[in-house]
Amino acid sequence: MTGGAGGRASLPPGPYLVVDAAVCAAVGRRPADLAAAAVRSGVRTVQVRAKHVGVRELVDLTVAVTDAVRLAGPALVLVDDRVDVALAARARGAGVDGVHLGQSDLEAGDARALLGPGALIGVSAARPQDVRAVDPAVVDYIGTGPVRLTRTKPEAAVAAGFDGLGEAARTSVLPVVAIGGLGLDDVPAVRRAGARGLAVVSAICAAADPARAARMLVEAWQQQPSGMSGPSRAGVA
Ligand SMILES: Cc1ncc(COP(=O)(O)OP(=O)(O)O)c(N)n1
Ligand SMILES: Cc1nc(C(=O)O)sc1CCOP(=O)(O)O
Ligand SMILES: [Mg+2]
Repeated sequence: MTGGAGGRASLPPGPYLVVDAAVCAAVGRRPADLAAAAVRSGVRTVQVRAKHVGVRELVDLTVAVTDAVRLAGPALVLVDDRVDVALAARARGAGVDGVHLGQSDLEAGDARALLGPGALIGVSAARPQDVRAVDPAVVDYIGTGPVRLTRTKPEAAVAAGFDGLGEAARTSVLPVVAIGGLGLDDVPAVRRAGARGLAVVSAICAAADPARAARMLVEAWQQQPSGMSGPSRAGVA
């Protein structure tokens, strides 16, 4: 899935699944099955996140999720943190689309050089100075969180809230994805804040019925008009 300027991938609007290996394991689900179910329900971006596995296992997991997503429907697959894992999965034939980089991961420019011009690259930024520091010539979107404190990432200890999310969206010339403690009821506020996407782990991975949870998020997003005007709203569906 491409379509951004100059052949760059562009971030699909709407719900964004971060398929977290630890959360999936806790509820006895395979990340690849879960990702495929979410894509069949209309989710168009999937990120593979596994903080407590070795690099070889992470490559295997990334290949499995990517292959399952490719069969399920049109969606982008990103890897959390690891450009080397994205490249290794690609070398095995998996169509990994890009990476999501944290503030202490590889610099976005280096990731772009390694992954190429067509890759989708997201970076985490919540504070206005971090948002402004992101280079829009290199990066495709910003992930802002935690909007709420969340047990999925307890080390993220300062909540941005919806005010912080809105400020990030107004500051950024890039699309912003909201993350952290979010679920179905938050779709209106996330859209009002001007975000292009709503990223969730628990709301899909730990739901009683993940396919239904994903479908409800997608439908709620489509029913809700987007909010505000500002630099990052260009192209928001
Ligand atoms: C869409 C999205 N936004 C933010 C994050 C957080 O990424 P990072 O800062 O790398 O933290 P970890 O997820 O690695 O703990 C994300 N993963 N996705
Ligand atoms: C992976 C991640 N990053 C965050 C950030 O704030 O950067 S919060 C988070 C976890 C999101 O999980 P849940 O939807 O279960 O709250
Ligand atoms: Mg990360």
